[in-house]
Amino acid sequence: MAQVSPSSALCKTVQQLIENGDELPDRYIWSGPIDLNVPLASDIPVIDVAHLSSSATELLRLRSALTSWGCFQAVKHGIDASFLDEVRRLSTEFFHLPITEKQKCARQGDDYEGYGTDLVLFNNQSLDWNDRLYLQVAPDHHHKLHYWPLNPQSFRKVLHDYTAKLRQLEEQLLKAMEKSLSLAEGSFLSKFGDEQSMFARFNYYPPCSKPDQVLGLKPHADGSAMTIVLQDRDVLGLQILKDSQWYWVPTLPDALLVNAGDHLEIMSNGIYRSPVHRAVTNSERERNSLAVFCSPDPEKEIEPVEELVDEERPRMFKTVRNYVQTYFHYYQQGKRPIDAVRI
Ligand SMILES: O=C(O)CCC(=O)C(=O)O
Ligand SMILES: [Fe+2]
Repeated sequence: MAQVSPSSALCKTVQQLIENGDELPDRYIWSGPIDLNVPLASDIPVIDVAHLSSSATELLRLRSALTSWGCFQAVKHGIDASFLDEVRRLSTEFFHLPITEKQKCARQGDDYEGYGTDLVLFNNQSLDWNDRLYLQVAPDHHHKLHYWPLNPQSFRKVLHDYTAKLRQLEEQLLKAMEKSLSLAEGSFLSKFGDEQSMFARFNYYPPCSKPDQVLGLKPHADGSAMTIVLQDRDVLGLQILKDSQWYWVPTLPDALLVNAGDHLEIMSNGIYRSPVHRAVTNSERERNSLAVFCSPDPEKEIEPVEELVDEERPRMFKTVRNYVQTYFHYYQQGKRPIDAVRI
């Protein structure tokens, strides 16, 4: 596919297409089938985070979740349900502001951060039915505050507090993941470095007249180490692929969905899987989600932990560095970056 510079092809947001009453542009039509009539993944494990440090059973359940689905629903994660609702409310409020207001945070030049629509990197790439606000939230000195909304007024403060809470949760979960594989403490965490990054992606999926032909987000696995997703309270939209079958991911209003990302698959030498997932659209209802991608310092070298490599399970991945940077190029072509680093 011929590559284009992201800045040369900024298009109308999906919301603008709808407001203008435009015909659905062909570029949004997905080439493959989109099955909306798939089973509910009702057995994705619900993990009690508060018990992970003391309960061997809960650790086993975590291990089983990450080897089978590559994700779990985290409950008792230490974040109040009312605070989660506040984060959802501010996110919806932002996307409902007039376009002139949202454009104050618009992506500039060939930056990936800011408010905008799907990135156009290739001429024939199909587009996602998704407007988003993408912000680096950690480390603090990487904040590009000109992209951070001042409206709604409490947006910045709430995002800051939410990030701090997720950071604690991430650490707790990484420790539990190490333990669940009988690894020494720090086997994963020490690889992240002081400059470990977190990016927040506020996803807004307006209703779409052709949900059987248009995707909210193309199939992908996340390039992070783990992604913590605050799903819409009640609108289903996320599907996950397991053994070549798509499933709906249930919504549990007070839970956070934790997805393993490619870095975790690499560090665990393929024991934990970074699941392929996609977002579909809904003809009646809009949907919001907030995905926070937690990744190691991009300058750190990441590779399979030695203890997980042996004759029976030879090393499966090369050493990677700056992995997230190449991510979008693969994503927009419908390819998986992890396939490029497989041995
Ligand atoms: O909308 C969702 O629930 C998932 C979003 C997602 O997969 C992503 O932003 O990478
Ligand atoms: Fe994702």
